[in-house]
Amino acid sequence: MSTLEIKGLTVSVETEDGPKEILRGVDLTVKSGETHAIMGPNGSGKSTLAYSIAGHPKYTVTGGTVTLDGEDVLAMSVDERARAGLFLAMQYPVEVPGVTVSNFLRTAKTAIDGEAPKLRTWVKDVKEAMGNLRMDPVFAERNVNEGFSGGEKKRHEILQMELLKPKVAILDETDSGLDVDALKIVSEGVNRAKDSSDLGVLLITHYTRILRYIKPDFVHVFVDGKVVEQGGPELADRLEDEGYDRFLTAAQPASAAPVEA
Ligand SMILES: Nc1ncnc2c1ncn2[C@@H]1O[C@H](COP(=O)(O)OP(=O)(O)OP(=O)(O)O)[C@@H](O)[C@H]1O
Repeated sequence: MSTLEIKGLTVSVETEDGPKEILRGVDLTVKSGETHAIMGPNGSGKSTLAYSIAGHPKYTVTGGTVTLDGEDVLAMSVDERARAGLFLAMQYPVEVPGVTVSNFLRTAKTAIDGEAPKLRTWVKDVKEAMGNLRMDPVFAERNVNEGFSGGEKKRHEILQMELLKPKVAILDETDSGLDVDALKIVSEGVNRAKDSSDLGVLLITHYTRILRYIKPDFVHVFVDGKVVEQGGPELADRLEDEGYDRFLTAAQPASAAPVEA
């Protein structure tokens, strides 16, 4: 049983005009086996939350705590966070020219487990995971994400997740850019990981369609750098119908109100 606990997290980024506060006190707890969906308008800070937990150097944590099973995540380096059991599927996966998928996966697995996986089982596991995600085996010998389509990149993120077996996975808009079939395949991958290893999932999305396949236990509305409302799956349907207007007017200071011409 694992618990990712975020308390009062505040984060800023350096801009030309000095530091800008993006996260304004995030409280969120994700336990093994739970799926938490985070939905919110563009620019509200959802990716900032994901990157801050993963340890991206662009973001400065100015307050609050993040712990995984009581261990201080913020004191860990990025690779220590991965070894501790955190995984981030990126919104925009990066290309790594010169490194094959096969090499990348085996190196990551070795770094995380502290020893190289047994070759025969590893080859079988990779083949099976790629088959489940309907990835052509030739992808294993291609360079990481180089020339991959948007949907292929997202499948590769889930392939990593299935093989590295994290405790908590943060999926940042993994559903964007997926066609209907790929959405189902990727969702099945997430559900397999949930069933086999009791994975905790933090799922950032703009669309309720993925939530038909990956059932959330909790839905959080994220506006202006913090969670402003939480509920069950019915909250996602309500957001789809009503949008974020009622949260935006409540969150914006009067000075930010649009000026009429
Ligand atoms: N270097 C920077 N300078 C100025 N603003 C920045 C910088 N980096 C990030 N931001 C701002 O931080 C805010 C939060 O961005 P973030 O990507 O976390 O939002 P998001 O909720 O994930 O958005 P989306 O749904 O569009 O993916 C945005 O308004 C963005 O412009």
